[in-house]
Amino acid sequence: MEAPACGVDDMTKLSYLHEPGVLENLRIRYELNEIYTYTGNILIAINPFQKLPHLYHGHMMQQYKGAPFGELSPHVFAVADVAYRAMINGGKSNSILVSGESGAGKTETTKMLMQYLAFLGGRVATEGRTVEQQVLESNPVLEAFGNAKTVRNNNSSRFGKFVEIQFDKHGRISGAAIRTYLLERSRVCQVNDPERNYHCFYLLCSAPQEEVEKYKLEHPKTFHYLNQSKCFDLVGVNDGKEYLATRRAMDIVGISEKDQEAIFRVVAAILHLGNIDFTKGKEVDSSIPKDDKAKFHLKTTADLLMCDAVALEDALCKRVMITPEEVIKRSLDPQSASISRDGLAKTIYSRLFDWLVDKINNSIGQDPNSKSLIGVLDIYGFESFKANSFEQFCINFTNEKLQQHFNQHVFKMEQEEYTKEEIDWSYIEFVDNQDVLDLIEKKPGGIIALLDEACMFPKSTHETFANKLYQTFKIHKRFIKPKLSRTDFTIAHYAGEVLYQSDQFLDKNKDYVVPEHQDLLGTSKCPFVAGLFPPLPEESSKSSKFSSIGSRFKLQLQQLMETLNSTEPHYIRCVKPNNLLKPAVFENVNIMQQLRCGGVLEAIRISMAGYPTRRAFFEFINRFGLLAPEALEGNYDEKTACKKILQKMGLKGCQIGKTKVFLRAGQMAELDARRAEVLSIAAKTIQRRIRTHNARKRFLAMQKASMRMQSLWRRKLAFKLYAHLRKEAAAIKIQKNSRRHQARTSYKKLRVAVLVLQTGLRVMAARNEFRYKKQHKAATIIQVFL
Ligand SMILES: Nc1ncnc2c1ncn2[C@@H]1O[C@H](COP(=O)(O)OP(=O)(O)OP(=O)(O)O)[C@@H](O)[C@H]1O
Repeated sequence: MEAPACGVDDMTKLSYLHEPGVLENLRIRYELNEIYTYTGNILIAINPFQKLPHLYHGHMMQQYKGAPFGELSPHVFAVADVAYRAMINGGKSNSILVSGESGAGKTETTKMLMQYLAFLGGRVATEGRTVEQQVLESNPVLEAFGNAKTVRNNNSSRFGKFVEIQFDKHGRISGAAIRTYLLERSRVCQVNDPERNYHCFYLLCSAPQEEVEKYKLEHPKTFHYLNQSKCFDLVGVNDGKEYLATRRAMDIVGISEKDQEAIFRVVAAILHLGNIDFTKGKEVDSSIPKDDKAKFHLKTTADLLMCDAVALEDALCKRVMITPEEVIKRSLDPQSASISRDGLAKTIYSRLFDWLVDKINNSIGQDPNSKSLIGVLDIYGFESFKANSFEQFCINFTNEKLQQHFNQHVFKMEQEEYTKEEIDWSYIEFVDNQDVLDLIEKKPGGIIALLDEACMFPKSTHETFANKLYQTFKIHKRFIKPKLSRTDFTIAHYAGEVLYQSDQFLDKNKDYVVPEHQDLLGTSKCPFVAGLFPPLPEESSKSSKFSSIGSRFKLQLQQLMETLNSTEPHYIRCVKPNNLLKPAVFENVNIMQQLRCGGVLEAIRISMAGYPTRRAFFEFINRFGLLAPEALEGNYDEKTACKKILQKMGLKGCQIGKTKVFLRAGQMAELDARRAEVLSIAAKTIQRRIRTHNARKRFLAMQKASMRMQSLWRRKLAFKLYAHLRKEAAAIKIQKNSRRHQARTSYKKLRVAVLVLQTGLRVMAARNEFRYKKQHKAATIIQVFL
């Protein structure tokens, strides 16, 4: 509801800390290619499955250098920077724990962390190789031998790794140590379609021609250890080029040319070893190489390992039995011989891998004077498949250990904050997984101890082992016996229940090199091969002959936890957004499951159990001041104002610290609801006023407009009337003048006529008179004369 459209960079800024809120925030950010988000101090990194170079440029490193945590966008560099600063300023070792499921981006994240630490603590390159260069170049070497394509990741690390980077008192990298955990040995001999075996086998098959010929190699499809799957090539990867790059990296790391030659010779030998097929021999239950092809591979393997071919055949096909009376050589049937062959291949490969790690460590060198270090842990996440075996058991055991460490730490940080703010608090309940750890590792009586016990008894089978488990943990609430199975068992891990198949537990737990193999390779003419099989110390060969992978792993984990406990941890949780390994696909359910397994939601839950929402005084007043305006008007200090607001709202259980208000789960929502109510009433008043104002404004405008229209119309009418009147007046005038003119004309005519008439008449009269007068005169004259 409150979240901004582009999400928040720290989940704790969300007013509502719940699963949908967290998921939605991650989704919004992922859409914008913002792959990093904080949850308090934990960094969540969602795999983009596409290159985002702008995130990792040199100038980004420069920007994050020394920047306060949280000031810039969330980033792995920010986490590494905090760890580095904490180490420099506090003089304490730090560790960064990167976890997540396969393909979530742990290895990439680890590489970025190491690059940034090398940037912070690197020296100006002097002659020769620098420590940081060697540390960085150890990655491609280990990847070539410890990574493989799986269905879940094209470059999956099949081992756990803890890199310890040591710093001198000036903060410069002065040494490093790499510890690896539990390499997946079974992959050497068994690959499922469409996965691949370890990269190094394919790289060697694509090496320059003279090397391929030297080791008598051919296309990977001709080797049994590679052709169980039809996948030989990786899209976008050129194995030939990778081979040369690995050789270069080996040079930088400090592996001599001679050792490199021996390493790849052993790799080739393993491939040939896998092709030695067996068939029944002449004697009962005996075996011999199947055909000429098998003999050729036997001979080549022996040549490459520099041992005797007959001795190799004997070591694969026969066992020496020592009885009190005599030493008997017993033959193995073809199936057992194949198992013996695969056992040898796995042993050689895992010893080769361990040798590489040792060599890298020796070559980089440790700094005995280093006071502080930064450890980076890149370890497999919780796994639960359809079929779960010993590997998943160990991986999930690791995750239980790390989860306990994580819980304790997150929990501790939370309590530290309360103490710093001097608020009253009581212990927060959180799910402690100690009971699962006891179930697995307790001595005696834990699953690992029972497994070791079973491995020591020659007559044990997985059935007897499973039965022992069922009896021992009948009422354990974390152990479940499935109804329909006689050998499977379920453990209720913190991240969910996992059903394990116990079939191969015994075999996989045995860390036992067959003495025949040990004798054969220990006496190889090649010092490198012989070095992989050093003679066993006298006493160990007698008394504690038995050693198990499980117990060794348990010990390794114990040491790792001790190291981690002595450091200040930082957590990065990698999340795989989809199983298609494609960019921009965000699978809600899948991600939610990972967040649960990664403890992110548990961290949120822990914080919910305490005071999950906290706000600095000014922020609190800014947001909730409107609930108690009198608290703002009264000129109180911030703390008192906050108190007054809380009092007025009647909230119980919340606390006021030195700089922050601490609210219980749900109280923020309650305050928000009240705030929304006040805001809604205010909004309604404002709306009402505005509507009135708008209506009045509209009315006035209409009134004014209509008056203007009316006046215009009236004017127009007046104009019209006036024009009419003017026309009328003009017409009358015209009529008048015309009538006058007519009258005048007719008058004039009449007058003229009258005058003419008068004149005529007068003329007549005058004439008449004149004539009378003339007559009179004439009469007179006449008369006169007369
Ligand atoms: N930050 C990133 N930017 C770009 N691509 C990445 C990033 N992180 C991971 N990827 C891609 O995801 C792939 C898988 O990542 P990565 O190998 O680191 O996973 P992982 O968690 O170490 O898996 P596994 O446990 O199987 O080793 C990488 O090969 C790379 O293509």
